[in-house]
Amino acid sequence: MTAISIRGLVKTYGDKRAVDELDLDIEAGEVFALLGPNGAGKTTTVEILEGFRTADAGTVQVLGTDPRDADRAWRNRIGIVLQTSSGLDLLTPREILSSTARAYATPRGVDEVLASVGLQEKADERIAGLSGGQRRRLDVGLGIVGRPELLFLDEPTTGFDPKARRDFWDLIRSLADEGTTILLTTHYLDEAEHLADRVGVIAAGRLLALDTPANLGGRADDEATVSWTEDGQRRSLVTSTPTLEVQRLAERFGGEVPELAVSRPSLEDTYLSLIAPHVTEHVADSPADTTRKVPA
Ligand SMILES: Nc1ncnc2c1ncn2[C@@H]1O[C@H](COP(=O)(O)OP(=O)(O)OP(=O)(O)O)[C@@H](O)[C@H]1O
Repeated sequence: MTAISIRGLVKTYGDKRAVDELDLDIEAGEVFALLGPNGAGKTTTVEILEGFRTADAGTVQVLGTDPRDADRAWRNRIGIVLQTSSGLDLLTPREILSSTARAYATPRGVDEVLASVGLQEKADERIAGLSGGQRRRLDVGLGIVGRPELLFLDEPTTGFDPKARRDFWDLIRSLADEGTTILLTTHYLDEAEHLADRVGVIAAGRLLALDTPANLGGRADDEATVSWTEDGQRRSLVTSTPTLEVQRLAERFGGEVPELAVSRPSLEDTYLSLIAPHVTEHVADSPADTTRKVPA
């Protein structure tokens, strides 16, 4: 079943096309990460899907409904974590979660949600006293308390410390295991790689690439770089047969190859080369002097 279907979506602000003929399907149960540079059109797209903005052209179906016609029943089936959250400084996390939970037919328990987002110790303190990362965790808690079928997460882990990010990733994986469809936007490539079944890269409102993190932009077929240290110098070569090269090196060294490393382009490398033509600030990395190409 398709959870989200986007066809020919266009959104224009003045003379700027923020979303430009976008087509995309997201399957039920999928964790999908939408990637793209600042201003790519991610938030505009997601907010059209959430029913907060209206499209200028194209069609959008979210859980089988056009968000423009959405009613209360539809809204109860989705959870939303926006990029910025609102005040409510005088309430406590427990109070806001409890009152939000009451709006849903089958909410999660408030204590369960507090534990999931690691806010048990802050449950009864005023929100005004929470750190930025703790507020963000509360936003995530508010997004999941209604037990949504479809969860939208717009840059959910901005401001999280590394431990909180890992905990959040575990939470998202467990929601996905329960069958929740998740659409997230993120600037953290490791987050997309860790969480997403598929990623879509957009720039200037257009889809540049759509694949699993492992295959994005033909990554899986990219050549590997074999590096080692020899005569006090770091050396490397790029090859499509790294195992063979490592064998040759091992024979030449008669055993251990000093500081041997084999690497392939990271998701971030692939992402940066995909968006490079669409961003002005991007500076390409220059290859190391000792890198040479080995014929396959
Ligand atoms: N309400 C608005 N009025 C005018 N222009 C807007 C509005 N919202 C977004 N834009 C413009 O539309 C383009 C896409 O913005 P959007 O917020 O969707 O990008 P994004 O991919 O979410 O960026 P970021 O990663 O910075 O959050 C940008 O050029 C932005 O300046």
